Amino acid sequence: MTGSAITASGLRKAYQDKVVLDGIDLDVPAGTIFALLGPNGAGKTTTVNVLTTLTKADGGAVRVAGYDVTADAKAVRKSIGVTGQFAAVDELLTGRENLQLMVDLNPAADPAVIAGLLERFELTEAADRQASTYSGGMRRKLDLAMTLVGSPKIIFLDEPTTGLDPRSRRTMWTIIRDLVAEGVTILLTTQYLEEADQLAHRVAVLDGGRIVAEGTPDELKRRIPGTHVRFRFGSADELDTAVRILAGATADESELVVRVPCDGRTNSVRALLDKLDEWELDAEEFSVHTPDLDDVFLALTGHTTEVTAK
Ligand SMILES: Nc1ncnc2c1ncn2[C@@H]1O[C@H](COP(=O)(O)OP(=O)(O)OP(=O)(O)O)[C@@H](O)[C@H]1O
Repeated sequence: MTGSAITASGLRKAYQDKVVLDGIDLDVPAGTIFALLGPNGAGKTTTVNVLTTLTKADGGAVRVAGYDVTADAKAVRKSIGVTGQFAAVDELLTGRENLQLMVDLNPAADPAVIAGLLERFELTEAADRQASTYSGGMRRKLDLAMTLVGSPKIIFLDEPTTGLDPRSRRTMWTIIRDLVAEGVTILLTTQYLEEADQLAHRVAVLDGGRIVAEGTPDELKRRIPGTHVRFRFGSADELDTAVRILAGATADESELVVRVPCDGRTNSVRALLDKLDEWELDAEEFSVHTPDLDDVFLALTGHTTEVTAK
């Protein structure tokens, strides 16, 4: 497939008088990873539900794999795989039986895929154990393996690594990257800025049902202030002096922190430290800060990813 795998324009959805999607536009090129990034309640799951035909939008148009989600819902469903926040895994069945169930439900699927999927997801040893004995990471992997039974070309992953330990998260990232290398298109949702940064070709930042920014992770990072150093002082007097003597410095008075633009090179940092020495200022804390997507979120929405209530 070339061109767009998923397009949406003007998506709107409200529950009673609560607007959940407020005009969402998306364009996901085939063979890429697209991340919808946002805090709890931003509208990520609702967007995925609309794109995957589970929920009907109140307005707007969506095409997935070239089909209209309303007029051609069946064709869309045949072209996609969906792994949601609540795994489709049947806990009472073994891993192998869960995969067999997906093969049985999918007339086009080849039963021979099961062994390969178990191996790929490092589940061969656990294949004949009940899924209820699996760890969270194993369950997620089994869930994604079940999605792959039908070899979908477009896969939706709703928060694929929420709650996973760092090692399982990295395994999941590798699997996702491998799928895309094979030509699959992936739309994933995440609350993890690092995940979008690591995986996605393009990121849409969702907040309160609107896309507040869209671009490559690097483009988003360029939209915010660059590398700087931070000094934390022990008193307001020291803070005031530091702001006066350090060029371009800005202060956060409640935290007693000064931020100074600086490229992070040793010579530049040394010059700043020398200046503090000259004025007999002794910072309690010092760090060089390179912008990450957390800063992007704060700059674009005025709040961090933590504070939006559901
Ligand atoms: N069926 C529903 N009825 C009423 N309100 C709903 C319904 N589904 C979602 N909402 C509301 O819509 C908003 C967006 O929810 P959504 O699940 O899309 O957010 P999200 O970004 O996926 O968050 P999370 O990561 O918690 O799933 C929330 O305020 C939620 O309470």
